[in-house]
Amino acid sequence: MSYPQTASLAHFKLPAIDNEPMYSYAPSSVERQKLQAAVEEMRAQAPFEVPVVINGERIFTGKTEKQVNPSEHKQVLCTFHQADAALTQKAIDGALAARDRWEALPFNERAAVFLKAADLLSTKYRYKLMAATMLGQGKNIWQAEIDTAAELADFFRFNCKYAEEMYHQQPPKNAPGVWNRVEYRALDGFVYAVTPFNFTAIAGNLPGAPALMGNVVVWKPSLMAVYSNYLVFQLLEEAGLPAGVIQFIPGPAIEITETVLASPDFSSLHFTGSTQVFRTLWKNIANNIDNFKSYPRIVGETGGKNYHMLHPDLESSDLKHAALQTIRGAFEYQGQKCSATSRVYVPKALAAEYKSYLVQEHAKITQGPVHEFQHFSGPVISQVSFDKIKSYIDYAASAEDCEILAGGKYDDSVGYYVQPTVIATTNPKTKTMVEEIFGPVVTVYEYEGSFEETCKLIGETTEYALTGALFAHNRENIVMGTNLLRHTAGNFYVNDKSTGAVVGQQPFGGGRASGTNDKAGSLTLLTRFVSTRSIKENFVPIEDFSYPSNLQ
Ligand SMILES: NC(=O)c1ccc[n+]([C@@H]2O[C@H](COP(=O)([O-])OP(=O)(O)OC[C@H]3O[C@@H](n4cnc5c(N)ncnc54)[C@H](O)[C@@H]3O)[C@@H](O)[C@H]2O)c1
Ligand SMILES: N[C@@H](CCC=O)C(=O)O
Repeated sequence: MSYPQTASLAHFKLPAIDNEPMYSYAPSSVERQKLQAAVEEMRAQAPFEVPVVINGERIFTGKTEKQVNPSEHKQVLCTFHQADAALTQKAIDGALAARDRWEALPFNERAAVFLKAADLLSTKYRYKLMAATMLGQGKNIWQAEIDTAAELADFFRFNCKYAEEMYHQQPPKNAPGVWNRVEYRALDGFVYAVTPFNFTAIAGNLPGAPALMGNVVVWKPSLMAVYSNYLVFQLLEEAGLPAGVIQFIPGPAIEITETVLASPDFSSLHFTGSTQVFRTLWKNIANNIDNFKSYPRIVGETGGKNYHMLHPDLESSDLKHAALQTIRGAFEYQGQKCSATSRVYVPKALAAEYKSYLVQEHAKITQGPVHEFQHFSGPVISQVSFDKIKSYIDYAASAEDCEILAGGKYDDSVGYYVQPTVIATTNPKTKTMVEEIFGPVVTVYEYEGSFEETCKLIGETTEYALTGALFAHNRENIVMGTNLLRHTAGNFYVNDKSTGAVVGQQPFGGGRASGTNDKAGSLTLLTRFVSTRSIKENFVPIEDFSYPSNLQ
């Protein structure tokens, strides 16, 4: 095998890494016009055809599925070809063949691919990728902007910064005549990235972060996000990612996963999705443990049942703020964020006022297809999702301990529309306070017990610990709540909503059933995709094998 030139004749400095600036898309702004053109063009040209891509080769298997536009489900956004077990094996073999050359490339060359990808994304691909995420995944403009333009570019750029920091971490001591080094090797095999539908950025980061660290990756995208994910793959190719480093294989999850886990070279799972699927994967990995060459790294970020906790010390203006943040936290992107606000704890004395703000603001929400830019709310992703969310609303409508305060309607005749819904309950452990719904439904519980008891209740109500927010006025109460709620959320907010973590600002992930908490967008995550080698070099020959302590 011939290797590329690998000399690195300087310690290169990365360009300054910053968050991608976000555009406003105000009416008549240039960016809004460009986005409108991209959306219209995409709607007119769909359906697109998406192949499997292995070693850079486009493979049209003929075994196809469709990704529809959830705003108007008769419209097919793309028809995609699916990989089977044989193609998955081909993808694994190809990735392993690409591995040595990719890992041997100096870090600055690997970083350059991702820095270029981020720049392509924020310029040439920005509106196309946003349009694909809007039409394929049902995001409105702002939700698409924070996801595909900002967060994905941030992941690519900040990963480079964190990797550079990691590479600088070297042993602090060298004995006389010795030089100690630590080398951050890629994992010994390939990484399997299994990605969710709801964030194009997460879909790009799950294969992207391990690849930056020198790994090769087999990427199985969500079948409900194939088109935007394929564009991400194409932009990585255009940025110079060598063929085979990331293999793009949409297809049946179980068949692909069985082939992956049968490979002795499987070295890591990088997963984001539901808790149930993650647990299944974990068990399957454990059951195959005797087959693997190394102990696979398992990294998974999963579900949430995220809360807003209101302290009794809140004043009227604080309550209005908390209600507005609840509307955003619960209903942005139709509640389809793992971090979505899904349960609220409000002291009884403040409940009437808080709920009146919620109902008043809820009445201003409009819902419609995402190509009509004015709507705050759009469709949920699929028929399965629609049916599941509907079943929770039906439950609340008939349960004695629940009352629907606002919303509660749904209609799947044109698109998968579920009205943002506010439920009030007298039972802190009613179904909608406990289970992840992953839709635009929030339940409000009026607490009569003390603040301390209710913080305890929050921790005992669900198996999740992803995000949570405390709304309180006085500093001492903020400190007390922060301490009492310590293990209830991996991302904790004070006087802010439970959603909207920004790469480089709030590394993201939760504990308990919500995941391994390796924190997407951080150095910690990158450490999971390297296997360090300690190197000790001795400069001074020895003259005797015995030690002074051996002398008589
Ligand atoms: N914690 C986080 O950072 C985070 C971020 C985004 C989404 N999520 C969670 O993801 C879920 C929503 O996303 P989703 O609907 O795409 O999740 P999902 O679990 O249904 O699917 C995620 C991925 O797993 C694949 N999959 C499904 N069944 C599988 C199986 N048996 N074996 C292997 N792969 C399988 C899917 O095809 C998809 O690619 C929610 O629970 C949400 O909370 C968590
Ligand atoms: N990181 C996102 C949520 C990702 C899950 O879907 C947030 O902080 O709102």
